[in-house]
Amino acid sequence: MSGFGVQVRDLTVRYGSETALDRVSLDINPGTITGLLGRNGSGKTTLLSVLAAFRRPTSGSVLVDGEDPWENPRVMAGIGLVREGGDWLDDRISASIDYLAGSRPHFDRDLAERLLDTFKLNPRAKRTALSRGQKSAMSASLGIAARTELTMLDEVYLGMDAPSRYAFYDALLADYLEHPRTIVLSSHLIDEIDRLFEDVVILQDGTVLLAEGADELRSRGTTVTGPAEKAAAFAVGRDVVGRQELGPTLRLTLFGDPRPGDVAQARELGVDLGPVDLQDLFVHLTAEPTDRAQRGTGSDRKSEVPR
Ligand SMILES: Nc1ncnc2c1ncn2[C@@H]1O[C@H](COP(=O)(O)OP(=O)(O)OP(=O)(O)O)[C@@H](O)[C@H]1O
Repeated sequence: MSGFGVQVRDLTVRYGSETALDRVSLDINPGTITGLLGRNGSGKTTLLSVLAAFRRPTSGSVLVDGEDPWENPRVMAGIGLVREGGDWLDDRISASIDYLAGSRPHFDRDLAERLLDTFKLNPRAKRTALSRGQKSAMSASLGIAARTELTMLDEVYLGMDAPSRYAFYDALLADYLEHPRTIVLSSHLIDEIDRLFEDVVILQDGTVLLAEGADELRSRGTTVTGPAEKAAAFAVGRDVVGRQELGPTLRLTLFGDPRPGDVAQARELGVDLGPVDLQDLFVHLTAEPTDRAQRGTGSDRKSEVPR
């Protein structure tokens, strides 16, 4: 099993007069973990719903493993979309396990039970009796154990506490490494899971703002850390998109390609250069001009003397 690839071409989805996706074209590489990012209402859930054949495009096309997924039993058996709360039966968890065992050829019942145990969930519990975080943990467990060739997890962690979320990320990564497949994770908590992303797609207002490798995206920025005035000196004339103070130490996130003399300048000033957080880049790239003005950062306000 290596995972389904996805080709989306000129995809438009309208809800009445509302255009949720506007001529979106992108590829999702088979056997990779893609982070699907975007602000509220940018079209993430709509895109995933079309890929999962829950919804038909208004126009344009979607191919999953080379075929239209709509009413396509072979392709649909290899697709799993888990949404917040899940679309599971309001019965015992074990009923959803039985359903997956019958509908998803690679479903691993032992793994499902082990993951449920990690989250202290009893398969005999009724889904309706679970808390919001427990419902999410159940969905995450079953979504991983289904081992679908295209596994899509749409903000599935919502309501889970931090230890549960980290247990979920670890379990997902461990199972992905053992059983490579195509995974799409839509998320707002980017700094928690960006280590998992190999590719990143950012949607904005129903269009593709960016689709590229996570490392390529990270290389579009730098962090500079050091004594406040030295870090500030390095940042003069650059696009400062994030700022953190730790006592006398200042860490600035800078957007823009590295410059030839950067390493020498950093050495001279006694500051450290490091990789950039995707979270900072995401916030910067998707910010409205008014957001930037409020934060006092970004390309609308090139840093002469960062605060
Ligand atoms: N059933 C619907 N009827 C009408 N408009 C809808 C419907 N579902 C989504 N929309 C609209 O389509 C756009 C995209 O919504 P979508 O849920 O795909 O975004 P999202 O990126 O998943 O958002 P969020 O991060 O808030 O979950 C939004 O403007 C939303 O208001």
